[in-house]
Amino acid sequence: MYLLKSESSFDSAHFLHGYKGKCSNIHGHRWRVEANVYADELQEKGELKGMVIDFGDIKSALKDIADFFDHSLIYEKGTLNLELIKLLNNENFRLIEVKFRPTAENFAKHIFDLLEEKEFNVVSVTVYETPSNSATYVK
Ligand SMILES: Nc1nc2c(c(=O)[nH]1)N=C([C@H](O)[C@H](O)COP(=O)(O)OP(=O)(O)OP(=O)(O)O)CN2
Ligand SMILES: [Zn+2]
Repeated sequence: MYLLKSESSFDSAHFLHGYKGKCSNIHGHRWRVEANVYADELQEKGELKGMVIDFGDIKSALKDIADFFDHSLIYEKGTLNLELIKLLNNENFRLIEVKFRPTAENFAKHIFDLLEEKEFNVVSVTVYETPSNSATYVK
């Protein structure tokens, strides 16, 4: 089996609602995302001969995902006061509501699913919250 790895990163804020500790406060991370895609065989002809897929394709798909989250405040649905959301939106702050608690684990699964939707043969996605802490989702 062949594995390709591509990575991208984004800067955004989040908080963990219900967490007993400092992570319940709004704080930021440089989130680093690594995706692995696989193939049993390499492509045999044409422009992509000898490749799993073009690095450029996975790189640009991952960058689109990272750019979507970049410089935003990511919050779990139901954990921010609706009036506050309205006020922050009025100030043109970029808020992104997600249906999951924004942990590294859930981001890894979410990004895995997004890449699968785009028909990449994803084998795993790893999300680093800090240089030393990461979570990996493998199907
Ligand atoms: N299993 C998980 N545990 C934690 C997650 C997570 O996503 N998955 N997330 C957090 C917080 O978001 C927090 O920001 C993590 O920070 P921390 O562990 O404190 O890491 P730091 O490097 O910032 O720690 P310092 O002690 O400030 O250096 C918590 N747990
Ligand atoms: Zn955090």
